[in-house]
Amino acid sequence: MNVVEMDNLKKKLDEIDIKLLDTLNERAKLVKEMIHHKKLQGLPAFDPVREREMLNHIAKNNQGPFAAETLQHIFKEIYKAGLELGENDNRKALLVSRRKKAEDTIVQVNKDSIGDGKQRLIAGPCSVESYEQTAKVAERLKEHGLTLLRGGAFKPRTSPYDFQGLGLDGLKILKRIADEYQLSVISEIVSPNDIETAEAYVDVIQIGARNMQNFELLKEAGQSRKPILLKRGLAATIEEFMNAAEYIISSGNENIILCERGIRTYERATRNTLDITAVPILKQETHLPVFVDVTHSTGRRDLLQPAAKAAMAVGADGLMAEVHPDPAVALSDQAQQMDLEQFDHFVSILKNFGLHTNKNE
Ligand SMILES: O=C(O)C(=O)C[C@]1(C(=O)O)C=C[C@@H](O)C=C1
Repeated sequence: MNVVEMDNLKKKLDEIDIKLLDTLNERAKLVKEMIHHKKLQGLPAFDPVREREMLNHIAKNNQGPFAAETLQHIFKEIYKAGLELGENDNRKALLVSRRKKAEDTIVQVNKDSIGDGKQRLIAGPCSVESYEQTAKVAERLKEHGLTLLRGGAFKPRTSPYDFQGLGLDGLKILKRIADEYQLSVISEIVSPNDIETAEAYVDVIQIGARNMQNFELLKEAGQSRKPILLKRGLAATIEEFMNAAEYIISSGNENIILCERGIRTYERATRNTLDITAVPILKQETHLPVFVDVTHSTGRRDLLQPAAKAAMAVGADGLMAEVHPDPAVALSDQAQQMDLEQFDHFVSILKNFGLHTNKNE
């Protein structure tokens, strides 16, 4: 075969490819329509009996040179791709998705516009243990020009014998400190019954990793007037995380901050594995601000700074980190909280990296 003949053959193949392409897309449109109607009627999209009949039909009509099994394999992939088209459409249509709302959601927390492009830090002790302990941290935040204080009052602990938090008294301490130091406070709520009470004391309600799929809590948070910081579950996929946020938004509350906090993997060098690419994925797929909790994702003080830099580099809207005046005597998370000096160092390094504070406004 000479070069010209070869070129002609290539041209024919190109033409056939375009025909196949058009046919596949034409087919996909019909499948989408079919799946849409199946869903409206409450029927499952996947129909194995019908697929078996269709594959038999392909084999019966095959005149070669392809073997029937080869063609059946190709057609099975086509059916599968059609089903995935239906699934993707479903996900893209979520209220938290960019498809529904292209522009970034900005969550207003007093004077802070979370998600406005400035990278902020939420810091504070793991647990509120006393007024004095939390006030010491608040004072340091204030000195640095930081405005967002975290502190746990209701503590979901792995062991029922570990410190469970001060509960309502803890929230009262946070409120007092917020007023005295003009800070916004963030605290975790674990029961739907406490959401309304919490509104009087905190500026942002946190839903923790262990409760990411506590659907009753998510629905109640959706009815709250307060912004919600939703942490990713320890073994949750990004899709499950987005669906958890969807529970909140579909119940009426659009003020959601997503927080990646590491996922459980086989790796034991860190407490959890920081899924750093979750940040740009969530930024692309949703319109919500995304934070990274560097304390829980690493569980190691020596890794807080590199993890924070990585989070800022991939476009996180902010960070969360734990700091305690005397971590050695802390009632929770002794190994991972920074002391005040370490915190000073952490903040000054990150300020050079672009961290926003009132002092560099
Ligand atoms: O024929 C149907 O019932 C369809 O929904 C279409 C279709 C297909 O791609 O052909 C899609 C999914 C089903 O599992 C079987 C067939």
